[in-house]
Amino acid sequence: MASMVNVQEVAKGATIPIPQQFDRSDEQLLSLSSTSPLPATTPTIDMARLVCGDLDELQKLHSTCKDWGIFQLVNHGVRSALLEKVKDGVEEFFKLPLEEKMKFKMREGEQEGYGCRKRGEGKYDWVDSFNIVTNPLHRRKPHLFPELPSTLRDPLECYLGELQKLGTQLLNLMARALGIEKKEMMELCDDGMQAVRLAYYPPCPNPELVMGLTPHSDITLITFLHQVNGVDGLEIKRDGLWFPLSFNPHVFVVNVGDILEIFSNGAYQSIEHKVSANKEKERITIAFSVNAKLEAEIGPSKTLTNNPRPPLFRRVGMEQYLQDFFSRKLNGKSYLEHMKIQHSA
Ligand SMILES: COc1ccc(-c2cc(=O)c3c(O)c(OC)c(OC)c(O)c3o2)cc1
Ligand SMILES: O=C(O)CCC(=O)C(=O)O
Ligand SMILES: [Fe+2]
Repeated sequence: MASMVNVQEVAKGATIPIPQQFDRSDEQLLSLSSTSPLPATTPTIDMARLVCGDLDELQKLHSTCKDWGIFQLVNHGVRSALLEKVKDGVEEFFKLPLEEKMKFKMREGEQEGYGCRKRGEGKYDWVDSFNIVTNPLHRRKPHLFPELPSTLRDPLECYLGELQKLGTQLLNLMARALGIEKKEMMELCDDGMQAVRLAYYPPCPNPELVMGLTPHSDITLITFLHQVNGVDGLEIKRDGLWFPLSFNPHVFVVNVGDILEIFSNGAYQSIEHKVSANKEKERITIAFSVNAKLEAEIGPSKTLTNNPRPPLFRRVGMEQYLQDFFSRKLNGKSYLEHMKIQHSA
């Protein structure tokens, strides 16, 4: 990323019409999917009930991952004092002067750091993000996580630990619901890759012309999304229509990623999502990726692909999978489509 665009700075002086490099009206016009006038109500999963061994809640988790690929996680047990500290740290980070944030600038050809990337037809999303790989520890870049102000780094470290624990518990429960041995799931994700994305969406004077975030599905096993300042904006695609979602405060929104769709041999569906911009309010989020380990082979679970069920996806090493994902132009769920095996009828 040689010359850098900073949406927060652009937004300070933004008037109508908004700068041309953010104007996505052509793409919006060409899009075949319209937005539902009614918001969708996302299913709610109760972590406390799951942990107690409640089989009805496990069945609800299973059917939600099959039919929706996204849910709100309540009673997750992450202390509100910690969530407050993380919120303060993230808000403080995005308020730093630009030259301070630029110390973390995304470097040419890298996926990590602070910045704003061109998406879609060479246009920018209306968001500044800060992406960091946080596990395995030897993959932490010395100029990123360790250099964060301690008011963000310390609570964030604790928060990552809590979310990794929750993620592992959820994946083990999903394995049970799918009929996969815990050992097979653990071989895939124990000490897996972890990444965090902090996102700042400034208010936009003309929100219908821009995209907060281009449509995509996550490459992950699962992603946790946290709306740090309680402002909505996420939309999901269901049956070809976009649905805006509204979440209760203090929940984590969990979505099924492509690697879980592959591992479950298509039983669970990753969800295509995007973010719309807001005319009045800034929006701050944290996305936390729970991923397979770098040494793992990505492919359908061996348990689920014994005869007569054929594997629906190809197998590839995780490192290769990541490289291929980041080298392609982002277009909805097209990368997952590329992983599919064509079976003749
Ligand atoms: C259009 O905006 C976006 C598209 C994709 C992503 C994104 C999704 C991920 O699942 C993901 C990820 O899991 C990941 O860790 C391996 C990662 O590495 C730093 C990502 O950048 C990443 O990006 C975000 C926004
Ligand atoms: O900020 C959001 O609401 C969504 C973020 C997201 O989809 C991602 O980082 O993958
Ligand atoms: Fe996402």
